[in-house]
Amino acid sequence: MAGGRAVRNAGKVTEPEIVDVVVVGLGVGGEEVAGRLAEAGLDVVGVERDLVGGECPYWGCIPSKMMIRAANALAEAHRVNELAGSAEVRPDWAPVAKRIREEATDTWDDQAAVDRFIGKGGRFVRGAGRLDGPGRVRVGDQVFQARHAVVLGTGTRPSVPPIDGLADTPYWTNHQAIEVEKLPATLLVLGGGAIGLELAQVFARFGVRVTVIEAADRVLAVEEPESSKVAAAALRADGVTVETGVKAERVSHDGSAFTVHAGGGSYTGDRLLVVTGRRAHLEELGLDSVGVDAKQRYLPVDSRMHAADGIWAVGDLTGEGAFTHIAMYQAAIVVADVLDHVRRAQGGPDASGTASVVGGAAGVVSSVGGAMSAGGSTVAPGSVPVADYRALPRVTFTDPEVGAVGLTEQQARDRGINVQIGFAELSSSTRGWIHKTPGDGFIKLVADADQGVLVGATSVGPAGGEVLSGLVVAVHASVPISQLRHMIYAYPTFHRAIETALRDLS
Ligand SMILES: Cc1cc2nc3c(=O)[nH]c(=O)nc-3n(C[C@H](O)[C@H](O)[C@H](O)COP(=O)(O)OP(=O)(O)OC[C@H]3O[C@@H](n4cnc5c(N)ncnc54)[C@H](O)[C@@H]3O)c2cc1C
Ligand SMILES: NC(=O)c1ccc[n+]([C@@H]2O[C@H](COP(=O)([O-])OP(=O)(O)OC[C@H]3O[C@@H](n4cnc5c(N)ncnc54)[C@H](O)[C@@H]3O)[C@@H](O)[C@H]2O)c1
Repeated sequence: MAGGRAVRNAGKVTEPEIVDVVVVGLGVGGEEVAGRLAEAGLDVVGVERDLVGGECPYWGCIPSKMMIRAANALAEAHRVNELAGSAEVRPDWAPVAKRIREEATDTWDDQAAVDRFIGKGGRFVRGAGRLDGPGRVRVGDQVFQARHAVVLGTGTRPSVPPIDGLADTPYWTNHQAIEVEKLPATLLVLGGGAIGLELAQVFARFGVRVTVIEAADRVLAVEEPESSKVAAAALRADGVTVETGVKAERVSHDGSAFTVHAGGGSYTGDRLLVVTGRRAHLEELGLDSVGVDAKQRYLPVDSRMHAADGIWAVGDLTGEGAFTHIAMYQAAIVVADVLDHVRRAQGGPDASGTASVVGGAAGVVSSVGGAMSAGGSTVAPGSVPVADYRALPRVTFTDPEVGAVGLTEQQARDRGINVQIGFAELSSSTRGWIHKTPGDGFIKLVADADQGVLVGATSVGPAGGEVLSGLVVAVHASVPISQLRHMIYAYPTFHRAIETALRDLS
């Protein structure tokens, strides 16, 4: 439907097209929001500059976890020699690259995702979207005026440090590292965070000589110091050189090799992977046109993901945690809140009202006795959730896995919490001993002694991310420690070490 106020651009007058919702950026968060709102019957335009699905399926979680699965298979096969006879293992990157190309990314083609969105009733526009005033989004020559909501889900891109010479070299980001078909003999990894450690271990297990150069005094610096120690030791056991507290001063490339100069010394490698964090690009989004400061690092949102009047944001862009599960969690809130907003605009009750009248002029949202149907989930009035990040889980999929939830010990102390710590080594648990755990796994609990609940926990081990789930429930639901102590923990599991750590709380 065409209509609305005409917009002048470079002398050309463009008639904006009126739609219900415009979603800019169809990564994990935006794709979910756009698809579910379209399924709910709204007239949704989804705008994506690159590939629908974003970083996670094409250059992030999924292909990197395929690499990790393959690398862990190699490591496990090597353990046959210690536990079960002998095995000769010959790593080959070809099946890994093929699987990523064919099974994960369809050779970096998003047609299936585009078709899926269109199949849900959405309208897809390829291009870079930019706000152009309240409710208005410009994509090239096209202008859309959103009747109800603009949702921004534009994610982050690699943050490349301003190191002398670096910008002039053909360094890799996660994109080239994920797309690699033929492994280099040597690799320098700048940044010992989640991406750096996961990929360093993978490549080392496939025979690449890897050096990780981390500026902070420990790798995985956002997690517990004990986690950093285990992760660094695990990588070293795989042959990775791990350098911490090293600040790169200059980078050069002589046509075949990279040299990173730091502190009077230097490191050389065939390739250089720069994974020093990621950054949102608010300056590209036209936020000034709606009165939002574009100079901020991330786009601040309230607990219902509102960024400004008529504008919601979702995912990495919000700075609440760069994880797919955060983007999905926030997407569910955005969907519920936008539908609530539409319901109110159509004269129905708001989320805090009673479910008596639903529907309205356009009748675009299907209603079921006062509830609105959105992509299989029903959003009843009174049920719009608000974001709660107290129990934010994260897992770094090194081997052993580093899982954590809530606050670290230091974060809890910084908040003035009366902290108690409980610790249990996995190797002294029955399962750890049986398993001959690679590296030292552990459980670390951070308790609020005054409240008698856990406010944080870390689970490191062969299944550290899976063991974490019980601890996430404990933090999320504030389960009293007295109750946690009187649960039954199956024998001999890895998670039984939680019981030992609970006994250790002091
Ligand atoms: C190597 C790697 C491994 C990871 N592993 C994990 C993991 O194991 N678990 C986990 O939870 N998370 C992981 N992550 C993080 C996860 O990928 C992100 O948190 C997630 O992709 C965020 O989703 P998003 O929708 O916010 O942003 P993105 O996925 O970044 O999507 C944003 C989209 O917006 C588009 N866009 C940007 N600007 C515009 C514009 N102006 N107009 C139109 N489109 C635009 C982009 O092209 C992109 O497609 C990993 C990330 C990396 C890099
Ligand atoms: N398993 C997962 O869930 C997973 C996996 C990968 C990525 N991610 C997400 O992606 C985000 C980005 O990952 P990342 O590894 O790029 O960032 P990160 O913030 O996790 O780690 C970046 C590291 O680079 C270091 N660094 C910064 N500048 C440096 C410099 N000049 N020289 C050397 N080191 C420097 C930092 O100290 C830090 O340790 C993560 O924070 C995480 O949210 C998640």
